[in-house]
Amino acid sequence: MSDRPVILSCGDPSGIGPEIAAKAWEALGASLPFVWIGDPAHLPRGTSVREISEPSEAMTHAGSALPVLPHPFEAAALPGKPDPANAKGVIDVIARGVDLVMRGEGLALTTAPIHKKALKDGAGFAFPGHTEYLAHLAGGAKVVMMLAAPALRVVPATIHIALSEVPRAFTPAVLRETVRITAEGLRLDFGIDNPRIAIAGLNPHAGEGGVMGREELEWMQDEIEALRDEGFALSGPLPADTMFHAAARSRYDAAICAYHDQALIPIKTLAFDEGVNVTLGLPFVRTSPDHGTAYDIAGNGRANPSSLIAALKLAAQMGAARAG
Ligand SMILES: NC(=O)c1ccc[n+]([C@@H]2O[C@H](COP(=O)([O-])OP(=O)(O)OC[C@H]3O[C@@H](n4cnc5c(N)ncnc54)[C@H](O)[C@@H]3O)[C@@H](O)[C@H]2O)c1
Ligand SMILES: N[C@H](C(=O)O)[C@H](O)COP(=O)(O)O
Repeated sequence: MSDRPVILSCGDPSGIGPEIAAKAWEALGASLPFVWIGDPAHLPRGTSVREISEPSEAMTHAGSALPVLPHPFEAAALPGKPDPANAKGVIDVIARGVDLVMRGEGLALTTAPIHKKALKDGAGFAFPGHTEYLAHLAGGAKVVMMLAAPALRVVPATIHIALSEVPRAFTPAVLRETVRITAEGLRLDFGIDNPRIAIAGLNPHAGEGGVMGREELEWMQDEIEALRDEGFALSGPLPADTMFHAAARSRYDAAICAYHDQALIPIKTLAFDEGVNVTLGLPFVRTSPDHGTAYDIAGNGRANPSSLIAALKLAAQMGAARAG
């Protein structure tokens, strides 16, 4: 076990973040010490809490209570009803978590879900999600979003943009950088020395020879060929609809897709309870559960902590591997 805890940001306190943090601590205890940053008043009543002032104290207390670095918020947390007054606190907690891992006080960062629109409306949050905000906090790092589960790893080459913008945003340079960062992440964080990467076409049937779209013919094939010449083990452009069945999945270590839903629908369908969102390309490890704030069930005790537990475990494993 490492000598440092994983840092867990509270996420949206009106979502399921606080209750799944408490459940994750009950499940993991001292076996995987983590520290929750947030307002203790937002945790479910009855949660056994130990307020600490340094992350290292979590190593001593995680067996008996949930270690908490207190971060007072402006308002109480009403389940399912985000208070705009709390938006700044949510954003600041993420930044505080990044600061702790950048300074080496935390082994890795796991983030609980945020509600992007609530943050934009409440505090003018200028980023579409954690991924882009973390890249900014890390000094403009080039990053990619990977969702990982035992059955599948996927990477959307374009992330939080409108579908109508995808054909313009999905360029040879974006594909090239996504391949590079994905391959490096698979080596560094997943221990796969010569990763096999499948690339989905943009269009139905990967364009069907140009009759259903031309991006595959006009640039994707050439770019993939050039990347193969550089040593990357790539297949594609593949028709996206037939690259996620079991036999197809056995032929690659990660699938790069052109846009968000092309990548995230298969993994959330196959592995919603165990999928983990990983940001590759940062100077620190960041994971997150694969689900959102789930306002519809917040506060009623039904939230499943398994994806958060998988995210904490993966963060600890990657953090320990990077620490050597
Ligand atoms: N890592 C993140 O910060 C993250 C990830 C995904 C979505 N989001 C955000 O969350 C908000 C809500 O998104 P959404 O409604 O599309 O997706 P969601 O994942 O919040 O909810 C989708 C459905 O799954 C259920 N669900 C989700 N997590 C669950 C859990 N742990 N246990 C049991 N049921 C669960 C919900 O009740 C809901 O019916 C959006 O603002 C979105 O941007 C954030
Ligand atoms: N696109 C992610 C998903 O749908 O699961 C989610 O919005 C999280 O993104 P960030 O980690 O960038 O917040």
